Amino acid sequence: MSDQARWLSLPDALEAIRKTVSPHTDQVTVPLIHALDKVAAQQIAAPLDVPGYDNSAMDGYAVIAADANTGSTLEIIGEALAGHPFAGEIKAGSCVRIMTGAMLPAGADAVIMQEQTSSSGQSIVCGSPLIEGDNIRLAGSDLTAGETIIHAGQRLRPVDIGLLASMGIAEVMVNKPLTVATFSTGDELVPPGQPLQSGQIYDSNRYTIQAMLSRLDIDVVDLGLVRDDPDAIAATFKKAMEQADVIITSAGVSVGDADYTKEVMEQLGEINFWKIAMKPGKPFAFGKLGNCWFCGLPGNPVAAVVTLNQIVQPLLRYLAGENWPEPTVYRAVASKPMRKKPGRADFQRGWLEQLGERLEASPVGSQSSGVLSSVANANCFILLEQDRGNVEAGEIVTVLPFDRLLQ
Ligand SMILES: Nc1nc2c(c(=O)[nH]1)N[C@H]1C(S)=C(S)[C@@H](COP(=O)(O)OP(=O)(O)OC[C@H]3O[C@@H](n4cnc5c(N)ncnc54)[C@H](O)[C@@H]3O)O[C@H]1N2
Ligand code: MOO
Repeated sequence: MSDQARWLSLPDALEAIRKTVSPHTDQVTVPLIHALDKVAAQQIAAPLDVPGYDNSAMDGYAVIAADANTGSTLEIIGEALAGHPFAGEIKAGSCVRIMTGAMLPAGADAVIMQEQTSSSGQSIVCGSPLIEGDNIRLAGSDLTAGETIIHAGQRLRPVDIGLLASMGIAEVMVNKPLTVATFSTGDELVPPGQPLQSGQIYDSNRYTIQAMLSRLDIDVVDLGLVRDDPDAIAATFKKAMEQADVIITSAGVSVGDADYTKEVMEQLGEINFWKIAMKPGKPFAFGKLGNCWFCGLPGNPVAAVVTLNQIVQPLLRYLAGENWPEPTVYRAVASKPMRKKPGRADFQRGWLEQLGERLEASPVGSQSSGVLSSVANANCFILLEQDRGNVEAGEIVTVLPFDRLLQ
């Protein structure tokens, strides 16, 4: 079998991960304000109607609609402010001064906006006709008690926090965050902040990886920079497996003389699969070490970004109890030709924009997997499918807009 015939397609690799891993089930209750970005452990139903009572959508006067014809004069018999309801009842010929959010007084069935009235002392003259229900927010018109507002496995967004607050819910049961240990390998690497000697480069992958993980409510254990030394790599793996649910390494997964990461993993644990028909990212390795999942990212910086984004992200989200995430996909017109050989799915760094009626995608900069600035200058991946060949300008292409990990 040729080497290429052994490469897994990306969809097969994702399916293999989905079938192999089981979501973690440890849960914890957290105060609402700390629940952002965490995964809801339970379905939550609205405990009450929102709004809880009929109230005014405008500053004006609560009236009986049939009584408030253009030119009618209505006596002001009291006022209703938010938090200070009017205790009496509106009868024909009367109205109540009312502010936005205040409870609708008994008897009223509409609110006339202040700007559509003229007031003279204790009465108003209506300036435009009304119908029943005008400018009123009915009880339960936002949410009704019993309605599902949060699904189990949903990652909580800012507005979900607000929604829960609007229900009076102060604590949420969420899945515990995953712990991910990460380290870089490579004798050429130097941490930022130190001077470079000839032949050295800065370790950027460990920083990119941690920054991307920070978008997923993950407890990160930074195990630093490890030399191209199998013993040092093995010792770091052992340290990682004691504390992490997932180990993410950078580099050492190809076939070079100093590529030890995968080799050491094979000795200490198991490799489930290695090499994926994708570009960049081909030498990505996935395996297990004790109870810890192992993701070996290729060292080339763009390959590390793409594999973390496309393969490790769904794994982490699924493990954390989230529903298996499906990427947002657009179809756009290619603005330029793109060179591509069938055999690997190609994640070209691109720019997606709306030009009049047309959604257009253009590759940006160098497509070499060492050129990290190509990701910095892009807002999407243009995904050229595995079996696809060259793309001509004007052809339709699949576009994956950058998600929360890349924005
Ligand atoms: N004969 C072959 N050579 C290579 C193959 C192959 O199939 N046959 N695959 C190529 C592909 S594709 C990739 S991607 C790389 C992956 O290599 P490794 O994962 O073993 O990583 P290294 O060789 O150590 O490094 C590759 C490249 O990335 C730079 N690097 C590494 N770590 C970092 C870091 N933390 N921050 C920034 N840059 C980093 C490193 O200096 C190298 O330039 O292998 C190809 N070769
Ligand atoms: O993953 Mo490698 O990028 O294809 O250079």
